[in-house]
Amino acid sequence: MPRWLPVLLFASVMTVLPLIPGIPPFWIVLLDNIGLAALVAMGLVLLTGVGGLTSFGQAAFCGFGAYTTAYITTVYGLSPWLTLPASLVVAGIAAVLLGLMTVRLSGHYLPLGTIAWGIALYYLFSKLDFLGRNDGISRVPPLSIGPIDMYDPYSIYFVIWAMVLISAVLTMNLLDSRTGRAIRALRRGHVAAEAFGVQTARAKLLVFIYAAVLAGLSGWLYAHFQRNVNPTPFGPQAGIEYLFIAVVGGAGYVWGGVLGAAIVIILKEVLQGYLPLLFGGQGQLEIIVFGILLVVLLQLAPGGVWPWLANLVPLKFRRTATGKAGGLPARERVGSSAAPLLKVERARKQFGGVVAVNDVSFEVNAAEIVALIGPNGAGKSTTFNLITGILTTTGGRIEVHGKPVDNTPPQEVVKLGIARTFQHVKLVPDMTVLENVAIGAHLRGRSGAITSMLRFDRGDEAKLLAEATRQIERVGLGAEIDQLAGSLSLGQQRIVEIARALCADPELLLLDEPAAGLRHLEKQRLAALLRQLKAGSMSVLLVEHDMGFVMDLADRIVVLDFGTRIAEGTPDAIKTNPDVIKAYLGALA
Ligand SMILES: Nc1ncnc2c1ncn2[C@@H]1O[C@H](COP(=O)(O)OP(=O)(O)OP(=O)(O)O)[C@@H](O)[C@H]1O
Repeated sequence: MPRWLPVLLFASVMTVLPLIPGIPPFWIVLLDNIGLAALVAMGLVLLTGVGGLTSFGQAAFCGFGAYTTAYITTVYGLSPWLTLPASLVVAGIAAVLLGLMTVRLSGHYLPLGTIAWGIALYYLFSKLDFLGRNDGISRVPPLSIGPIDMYDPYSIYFVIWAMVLISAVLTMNLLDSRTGRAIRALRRGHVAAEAFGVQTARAKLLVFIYAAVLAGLSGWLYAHFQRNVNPTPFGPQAGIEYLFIAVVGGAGYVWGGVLGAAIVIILKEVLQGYLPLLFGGQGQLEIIVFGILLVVLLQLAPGGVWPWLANLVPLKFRRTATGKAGGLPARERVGSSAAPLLKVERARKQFGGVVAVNDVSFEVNAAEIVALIGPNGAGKSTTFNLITGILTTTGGRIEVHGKPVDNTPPQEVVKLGIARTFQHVKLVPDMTVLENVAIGAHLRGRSGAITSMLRFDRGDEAKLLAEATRQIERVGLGAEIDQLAGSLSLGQQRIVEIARALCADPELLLLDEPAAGLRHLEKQRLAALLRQLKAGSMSVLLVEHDMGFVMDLADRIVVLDFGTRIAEGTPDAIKTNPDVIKAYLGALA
């Protein structure tokens, strides 16, 4: 089934719905409110469900959108259509200012930060004289098209739902793109994404602004639907409710936002309508029952109702590669070819009193496989993290092609042709193998958010996916290309990481325990692949505990113990080195 068919079906249903003869006007009002909430929830899907940035403060951005249009249309008499960009820009600017302060926060501090500014803005709206303080701004003009003034809930219904549909399509397009993959990596795999050039701070700010602009759009519609604006609907309680809507619907799914809005708003209406009749209107019982029902719903469908429903439908819309697109341009080569490819010179890393890497020196030359071995805790992974910019050095120097890279951010190191895998696999489990691997080619694509939303990125995207497909087939995982990465065995996930690293078009591949979890035949295939890469003049720096694998493959071996280099040489020399036997090989025997 084509991807656009469900959208078309949904659009047709929503168009026909208000035209059904005898439909009560109250239902239309309800649908209008659902549409308005769905816009905010859709932003939260991107921000919280996909990007992992929990916000309780989205209602405040609705307030920016609503107050902007209410003020300009009532004071200056401008058409609401002219104030739409102003509402979106004001919400967007507010998001930039608040986002710069907030998205840097991590853990519990981020949601707490959003609650703090949610409350602060609510009080600001209610204290400003020019915004009418607690009374707000009334007599906001309705939207109009030609001679039609949209005073009634029927006419504005079409505008609200057209906006919901357009926003849903733009959001889905964004998620299904180079920028979308970067956003989707924020929640589960941002360390790896940064190692392939993704500017995660920028991606966080982008989703923050996007969610705020959608909330601003909802606020703009609200102002012309209700025709008066006051602080109450933009307070912290509304902010909590929007987050609730996204979670109930399925915070990781665009349509989850729409479904969540429908469930929560209809449930509230039904309970408010019927429970007082049952219990004589005492003690606001509907709020308590509403809370209990939602908790039960989340128990039944913890990931939200949308994915639960989607699982009942056998149709899947996973992204497959075309394989026909042209190749990506090769990565631009940097640095001098006279210097060694990698030179680690007295590199040092201390964690408090622990010297994890103790003045370690070694080199890796072009088309060479070097292994870094040593007992657990010897400092091998820390050395990888120093080379790739994930950790900063305490001392010493690291050069790539003669260019110093110590204390360079990972996004810059990968540009020099260094790509890596991780000891603890860092894939995004709910993305397919293809999508995960395509993150490796992030720097070789160009399309940004707007281009992707408007679907002008298809040429660029086809090339990225074709490259990812090529690398997946190269490592022998072609049959798994459309599987979710999290569903693969750990050994296969390690191989997916190698394909992702190859997508960066590296000169030096850093592999952290690539053979762990692989069966004998798979190890042989991996060794053959690494030899083939070497034949293609790629270099490999390898951390591995399987000594048979290392001794067969490596040209040179560097041995670390307690952070110190204790030996370096060919596999034959290392095998018989008494210090190495004492510190490591003897322990393995
Ligand atoms: N972030 C950190 N904070 C404090 N100590 C750390 C940190 N990372 C590593 N270490 C310590 O540094 C030392 C080297 O760790 P590292 O992970 O580099 O060893 P390794 O050789 O990769 O070990 P393994 O083979 O078990 O992965 C260990 O003593 C470890 O506990």
